[in-house]
Amino acid sequence: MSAIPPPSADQDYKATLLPLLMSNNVLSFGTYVLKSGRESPYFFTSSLLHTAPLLRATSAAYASVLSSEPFVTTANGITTPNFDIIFGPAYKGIPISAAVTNELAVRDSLSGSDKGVWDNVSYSFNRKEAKAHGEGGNIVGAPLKGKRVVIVDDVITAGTALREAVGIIENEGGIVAGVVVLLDREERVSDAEPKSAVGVAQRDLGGKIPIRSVIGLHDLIEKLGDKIGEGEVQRLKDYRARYGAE
Ligand SMILES: O=P(O)(O)OC[C@H]1O[C@H](OP(=O)(O)OP(=O)(O)O)[C@H](O)[C@@H]1O
Ligand SMILES: O=C(O)c1cc(=O)[nH]c(=O)[nH]1
Repeated sequence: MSAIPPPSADQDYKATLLPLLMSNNVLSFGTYVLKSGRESPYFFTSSLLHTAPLLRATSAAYASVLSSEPFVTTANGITTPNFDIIFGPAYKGIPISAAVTNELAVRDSLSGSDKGVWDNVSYSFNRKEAKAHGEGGNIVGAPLKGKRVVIVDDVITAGTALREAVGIIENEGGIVAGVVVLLDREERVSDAEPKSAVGVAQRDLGGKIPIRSVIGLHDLIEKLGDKIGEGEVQRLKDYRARYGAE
């Protein structure tokens, strides 16, 4: 475990986040089998983001994206979120949704510009198995009906988790208003679909919904040469040549 710096400023969150993720093995290099069945030379293990400093550092990155246009509109010095709910797909999206909802409000109050702009933003997530007793259902947190919902997740590969999340939100009567992931693996969806999952989602959601990632596979290839060595970078390039999106 390495020392963890405090959440970084907006401008450099990407530069500080990559080494932090690597030194805590959240981002690791080896041979891993993905949900899609592909064999990958790297893996992002967001379940290791279980300490407060790591959670804050990553939440700060999501919050930087979510507090910028087009996720907000700023007019006459007043910022207004263009969404009502931060939705984290089960399981690994769950802590992200709660941490980011908190982070947005906390950093606003720390910066002295607390105008309560985030007070009406809630989090919500799904259960993987519907609950048949008590309050029932499969949504925990804010009800989605009629609300503008931003999806937050750790990783996007083939987009299966994103498609499921969109289905859940629409089924509950919510309106998908955007997507933010920490890592876009920038892979083709399938042999038959050369677009990336983000590209397909952009197309399927009508092209007007903001979909953003903090880090992409290209960042690993461009920025990690001196940390992981040329051999590992070459494995990433080979993987991209085989599975990369068009
Ligand atoms: O774009 P995709 O091909 O769907 O792959 C990425 C998704 O897969 C993983 O979650 P998983 O579905 O394994 O569920 P979990 O959060 O319960 O671990 C990961 O956390 C992403 O949500
Ligand atoms: O595609 C996946 O299954 C996947 C990739 C990755 O880097 N991390 C993860 O949790 N899942």
